[in-house]
Parts: sequence; structure tokens; C-alpha cells
Amino acid sequence: MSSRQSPKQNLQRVEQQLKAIPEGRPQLVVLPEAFSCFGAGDRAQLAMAEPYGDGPVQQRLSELARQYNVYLIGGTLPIYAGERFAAASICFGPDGTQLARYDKIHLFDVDVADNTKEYRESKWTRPGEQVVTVDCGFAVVGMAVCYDVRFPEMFKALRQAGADIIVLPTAFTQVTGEAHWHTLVKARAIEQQVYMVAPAQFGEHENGRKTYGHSLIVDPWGQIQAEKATGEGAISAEFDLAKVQQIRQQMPVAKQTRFKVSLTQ
Ligand SMILES: NC(=O)CC(=O)C(=O)O
Repeated sequence: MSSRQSPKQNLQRVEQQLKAIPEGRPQLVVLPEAFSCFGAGDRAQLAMAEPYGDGPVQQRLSELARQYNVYLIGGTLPIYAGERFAAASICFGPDGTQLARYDKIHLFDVDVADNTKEYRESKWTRPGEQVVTVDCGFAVVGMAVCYDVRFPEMFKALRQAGADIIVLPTAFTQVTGEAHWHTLVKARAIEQQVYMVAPAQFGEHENGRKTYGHSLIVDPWGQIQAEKATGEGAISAEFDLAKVQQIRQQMPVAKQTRFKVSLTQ
């Protein structure tokens, strides 16, 4: 997506894309980070933050999950958390119920050589404290967001919690995306032997910020199954549990780790 400031407009785009998904209804649909509002400014996002479990964006996502009979993960939306908001990723089941909420743990407090220069996400966003998985029936799905991809220990924790797929709604900057995006997403898939489903924000937004795009689905062998190289739109790929199991059996890295080994000089 190339989300605008208006949640109404962005939700209309989500519905258009759900309608446009070709043959073979997917079981899981994941929207990018900040899908409902991008570029409005942090103060405006705080003002539009919804209480968890209530509010127009969550209500619409619930309706869409039911209407299209999918597990639907709303990448992130601002959820009321006092003086700051939580960048929450929320999973709805096909019956429209809210199944899980993950609040972005690692916040993007970074200097980047672009026209924004300083990103200080923690000024307005309250970080999450818990890793979250959700059982979607056909797979256990681990939830992560954007900058989390740079913290491999979190992905290990998700795998240990049973994840077969890890979703990564994203709004990578153009500059950091060009340099690191594909490598990071593939690395997390290979290390944890999981599918990575990483929908991204794309293009120039109303505040002048540029995001990298390149939504990706990567299999547990690190092969790209689908990529949106440019523009808006949906990509999809099949989830093959047998492939996950085969790779984990043939290369059982999770059992072979010697990380606890003590080093002597
Ligand atoms: N925008 C982010 O949260 C992360 C990002 O752009 C990066 O890690 O690079």
C-alpha cells in the first residue's frame, strides 16, 4: 500500500485489493505497517488512536475478515495507550473476532540520510513488551513489525513459541530498504526456518516521506515466493507445511545450537 492520511480512504483501498484477489481465496491476509494512516503526524495519530477492541478501523477490519472469510492482520494501527499510542498489529479471525494483538517492540529511533533525517518513534509510541503468536488453524503465526526484523533474538523466540509463519508489516525507509530489506527478510526466514510474510508501504507519502515497498513472501529456504517490485497491490503464495517440516528435519539448527557453550581464552 501507499497509505494516505485518511483511514477511510485507506480502508477503501484495502477492500478494493481484497476484492481483486484472483482465484483461490487466501486464508491469511496481512496489511502493511500504518496501513490505516500514514503521514498525518504523530499528534494526529494520537488523536485518532482507538481503544483496543473498539473503534471504526477495528470494526471495519472485523467486517472485512468476516466478509472475505480470512484471517486478517491489520499491519499496525494506533491504539490508545495513555500519553502515547501503541503501534498495534491486530489479527481478526474469519468470524470477525479479534484473536491477537501485538504491539511493536523495537521502535525506530534512528538517524537516516534522507529528507526526514531523524526518526524518533518512541516519542509518541509506547513500545510493546511481549512476543505474540496466534494460531490460525493451518499454521501458528508469529507477529513482528518492521524494525523488529533487525533483532534476530525476537524471531528465535517466535520460532520457539511455535511459529511456522512470521508476519512483518513494514514501512521501511527508501534508503534503509535499498540497503538491507531483502537480506534481512531472507536471513530471518533461513535462520528460523519459517515463512516470512512482509507487506510493505511504498512510494512517497503526504508528509514527503519515502518508503521502499517490495512486499515479500519468502519461504523457509530463503527463496522469494512473491514480490511486489513496484506500485500497490496484493501478492500471494502457498504455505507448504511439509516443506517447513522437511527443512527443519534435514537441517535441525534449532536443536543443534551451542549458544550456551562457554568460551575460554
Ligand atoms: N521504519 C522502520 O521501522 C524500520 C526501518 O525503516 C529500518 O529498519 O530500516
